[in-house]
Amino acid sequence: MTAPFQTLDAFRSLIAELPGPDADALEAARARNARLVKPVGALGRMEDLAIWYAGWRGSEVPVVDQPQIVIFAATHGVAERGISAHRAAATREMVENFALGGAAINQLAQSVRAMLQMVELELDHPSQDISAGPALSEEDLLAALRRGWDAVNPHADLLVPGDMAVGNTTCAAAMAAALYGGDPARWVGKDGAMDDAALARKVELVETALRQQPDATSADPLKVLQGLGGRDIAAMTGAIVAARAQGTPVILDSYACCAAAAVLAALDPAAIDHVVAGQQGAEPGQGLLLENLGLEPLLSLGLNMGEGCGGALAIGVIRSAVACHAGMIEREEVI
Ligand SMILES: O=C(O)c1ccc[n+]([C@@H]2O[C@H](COP(=O)([O-])O)[C@@H](O)[C@H]2O)c1
Ligand SMILES: Cc1cc2nc[nH]c2cc1C
Repeated sequence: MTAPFQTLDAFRSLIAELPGPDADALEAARARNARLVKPVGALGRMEDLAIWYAGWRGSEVPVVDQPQIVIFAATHGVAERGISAHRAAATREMVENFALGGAAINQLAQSVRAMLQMVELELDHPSQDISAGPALSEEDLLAALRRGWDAVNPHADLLVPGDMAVGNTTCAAAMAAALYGGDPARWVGKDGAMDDAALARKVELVETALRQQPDATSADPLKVLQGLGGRDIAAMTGAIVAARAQGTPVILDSYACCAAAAVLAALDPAAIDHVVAGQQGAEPGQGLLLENLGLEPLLSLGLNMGEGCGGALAIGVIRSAVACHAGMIEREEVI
């Protein structure tokens, strides 16, 4: 679907007018759930998920048939600043792996029967180091939002926005600090293998970025995205909104993906009503971000990953919830 906005103001207006869930489908799904052969509430959050999914799909008894995972690959200026356990070149290497089918996400996509696409976002043009100035120009932000929107398959009935972009947990931490405040160090994590010196550099870089960019404050969430984010995070933001516009529920995955959702929630809390948190990963800031967004993760498997992996796993949970809702018989059918 081609992005229906040519300016950031048009993108803002679109967010103010997003469609809600189908009230009739929601009501019918709730009623059906109450009739199924089980004690009411016995399937816990699985019941809520099935009803939520039914509302967004506009059907009392929906199916999860064509889930889509999109990996947005981008390069970040901060990746050269010693704030990651990974070399900046790992982004390109992983892009090749995705294409060869050898990465974790390839296996997970296959095992949950999801479409998998990869979108390379100007890998030769890293976003600016956020401690030096805005990550993206307005033009680049708009272009990345549009790329994200265009990546969403019109037939997808569930979307996982994934990311491959060394350095993006630093950007996600800076965005979270700008949106929610508090000591920047609270938002910064070690991404597994980082040593203490790298962690200290990462905290300092986030502090410098927030000082250097007074414009990138929570007063304007799109300025937070432009100043402290990057192409992958902007593309995920566009994809989440595109999914909403076509009635496709979204599963959040990584810290960066949650930061994209946080930008939308700051613009309008209802803008992420079609979203669930697929997982809590190992980055403590991501858990904090989910708490601030009021989202309870479906899974907590200690992933330190990105790529859409946690979201992919959560497809199985939602598909199972929806399958119970559709396949179970109603009490009066019991003989
Ligand atoms: O979001 C997370 O929980 C997460 C934790 C560890 C690593 N990642 C992935 O690793 C990359 C970012 O890590 P870093 O340390 O370079 O900021 C990026 O490609 C993410 O998809 C993501
Ligand atoms: C270094 C590295 C970083 C990653 N980030 C997400 N997947 C990844 C895979 C590798 C190998």
